[in-house]
Amino acid sequence: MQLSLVLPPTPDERWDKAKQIGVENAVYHSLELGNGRRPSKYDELLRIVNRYRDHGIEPAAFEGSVPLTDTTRLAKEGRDAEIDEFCRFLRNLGELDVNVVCYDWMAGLRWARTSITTPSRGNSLTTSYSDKQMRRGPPPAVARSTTADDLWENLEYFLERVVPVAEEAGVKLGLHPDDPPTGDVRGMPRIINSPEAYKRVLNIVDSQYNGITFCQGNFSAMGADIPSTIRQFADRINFVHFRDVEGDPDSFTEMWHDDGPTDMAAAIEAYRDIGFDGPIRPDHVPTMAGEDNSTPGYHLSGKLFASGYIRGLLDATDPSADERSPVAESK
Ligand SMILES: O=C(O)[C@@H](O)[C@@H](O)[C@H](O)[C@H](O)CO
Repeated sequence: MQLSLVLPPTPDERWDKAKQIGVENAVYHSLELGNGRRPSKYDELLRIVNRYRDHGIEPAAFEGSVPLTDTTRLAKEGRDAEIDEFCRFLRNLGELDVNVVCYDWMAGLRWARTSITTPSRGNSLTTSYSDKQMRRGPPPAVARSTTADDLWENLEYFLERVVPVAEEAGVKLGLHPDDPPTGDVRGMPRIINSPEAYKRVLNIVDSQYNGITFCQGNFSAMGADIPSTIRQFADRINFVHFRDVEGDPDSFTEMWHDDGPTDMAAAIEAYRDIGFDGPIRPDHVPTMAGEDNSTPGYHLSGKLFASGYIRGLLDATDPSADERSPVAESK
């Protein structure tokens, strides 16, 4: 598995600290860390990719900040041009040997939380969601004219055109779950909110390139059993977001990686069993002392902690470890 971190597109101490803890893979996600750009042209991507590589960091995935907007999700005018651009983006990434792209089908509103200052361990800050509070706010304008069927139809249209190009380019797609995985957010329908929904997605085009970003926290909020769901989707998992929440889709709190309800070791064992060798990154870490909470879920200290935690679980479940272990040798 490629232990990865969302790192900004330009170098700063986060790049150095990632390398110091032995993480050598980056996820480009400029909507969270960076200038919010959605590059698609070869030369622009070349610069980003080379900047990481020149610093000894391998860009393992492009996520979120990809050239896909509500124009495509809601089939607005310009959709075909945007899909063409997305296809060019995939081809360009393929030329640059970047092999994973994470996208989502959340129209109208991106991932939503009602608090970004929920107190957690030692007064760290985490995020939480209350559907009751969320509903009291105004619905997005497009909510009235969009149905779940529309979203499915538009997703089918997109996948039928894009997956063959992804195959040719050698770039695996991972659809991120709707976050929160509810039926609607403020009246805006959401469709990627259950394991059944994923079965439907995977059947639209039956290809490993039409896969899943297994965002564990969302699957846990869905009430899915994490290890068996990982085994169920097996080789269709193309990217892992390692995180955990406590609660259900209507009311949940983001947890420290070692303190949530999910058996995280069993999850790692399941990824090993299915032979997953793609990128895995910690997601939604608590904000720690000294951090300004300007990028909730994406500050560095919690990510360093989570990376060490994941590394420990990876080492503890490494099938070749027995041979290396001094205890085994002395037996
Ligand atoms: O996990 C989440 O929902 C967020 O952190 C997003 O940044 C998400 O990764 C992207 O929107 C997926 O495209």
